[in-house]
Amino acid sequence: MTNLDFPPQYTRAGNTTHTGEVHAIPQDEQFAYGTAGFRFRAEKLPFIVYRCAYLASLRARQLDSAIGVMITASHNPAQDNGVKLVDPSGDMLSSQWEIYATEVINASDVDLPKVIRDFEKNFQRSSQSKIARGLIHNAKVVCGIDTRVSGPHLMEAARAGAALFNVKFVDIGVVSTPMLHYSVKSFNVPEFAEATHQGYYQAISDAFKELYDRTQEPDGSRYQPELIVDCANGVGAPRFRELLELIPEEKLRVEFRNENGELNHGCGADFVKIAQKMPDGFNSGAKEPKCASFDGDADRILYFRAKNGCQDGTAELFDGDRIAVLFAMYIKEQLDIYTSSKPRNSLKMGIVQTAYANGSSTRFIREHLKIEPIIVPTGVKHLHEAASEFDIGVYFEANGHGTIVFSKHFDSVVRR
Ligand SMILES: CC(=O)N[C@H]1[C@@H](OP(=O)(O)O)O[C@H](CO)[C@@H](O)[C@@H]1O
Repeated sequence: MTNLDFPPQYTRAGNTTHTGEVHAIPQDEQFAYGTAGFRFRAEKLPFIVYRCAYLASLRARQLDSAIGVMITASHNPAQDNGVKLVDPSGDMLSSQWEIYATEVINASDVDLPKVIRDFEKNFQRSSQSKIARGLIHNAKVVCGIDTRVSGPHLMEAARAGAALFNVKFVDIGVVSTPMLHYSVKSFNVPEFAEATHQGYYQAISDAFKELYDRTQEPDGSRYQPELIVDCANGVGAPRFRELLELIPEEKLRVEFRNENGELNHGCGADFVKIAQKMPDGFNSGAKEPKCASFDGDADRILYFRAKNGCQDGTAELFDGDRIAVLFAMYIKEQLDIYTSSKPRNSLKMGIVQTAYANGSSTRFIREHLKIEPIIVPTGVKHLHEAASEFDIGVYFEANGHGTIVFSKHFDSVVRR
């Protein structure tokens, strides 16, 4: 086995920050891979990112696939950072590997070589593993960062971690968390989308234009293309600007706010949700068009506007609960039309929420849509997992994380 040579700046003892200071991490400081990976003050992260990238390289070799490493602390203040791993399908890391991640991070500098040798040996032995069968052609670690100053330094820590076993490293630069998830899947399933920023913009803008065309109403649409976006001073601004180049102005006209100030400070989806206030840079009194807010890594969105008659900056929210209900109503209507024409092709729709969901939304779903919502603990992975049990799984947290997932069965039945 390769001689394990750990760069001192990525050990617990020599952990070196983006400002060049040594910030040693004592052995009794233990960490756990949480719902959003590891997330702390940025000073703690160089050795954590290095070890996570090593683990990503092992997972990549085990499955002969691209594995993602996203370096972000999302809605947290600018001084924090974090790291999370993404599986080949573009979904969150499997829970068994979260345990491996915790074990690797918590090892002492002295024990780390043995911990890594044991992992390597176990995966060499497993006949399920592509490492064991010598089939490693597509293994790579795909890494993205958000806009934090500590990001580029942590990207280098990830590059070094992937290099421990000479696994290819792909730096995709400053991206939103959804872009990293999308890229990982695109590397593994080339027919899904081209694995470049442009490939992502193309896929999303094509979908938007198709939706726009399909939802035009004969008597004229009520849709208004004007939107003001609060970018939380994060990654949403530069990446959304690029995406917009592919969407004609008559379909979407965006005015950007909070592009270059302090990350997540007085703005962003978490601020708007918690304070129920208009973010910095928005006029509380004026009648503005639709407003939306991203968080720092643009993986959640909320809509809002100034509350009628309030001059004190109170915002009226169109949050994740309302977004879920709106999607669910539309899809249920389509599904009912479809089922009445093809009664034998039954498709099951589910709606997943957390305990933080507004009770009225839960009641509406139960009483008007006649669907019993599934309630799971906070954390995107819990919602995603539960929603994936259905042919159409609508999931949203009240704070704006969420999406809709479709099963393979849905694809095959509807395409047919
Ligand atoms: C990927 C993930 O699980 N993110 C978590 C995490 O959000 P971030 O936007 O990633 O900071 O914390 C939220 C609670 O504050 C929780 O609602 C959410 O599910």
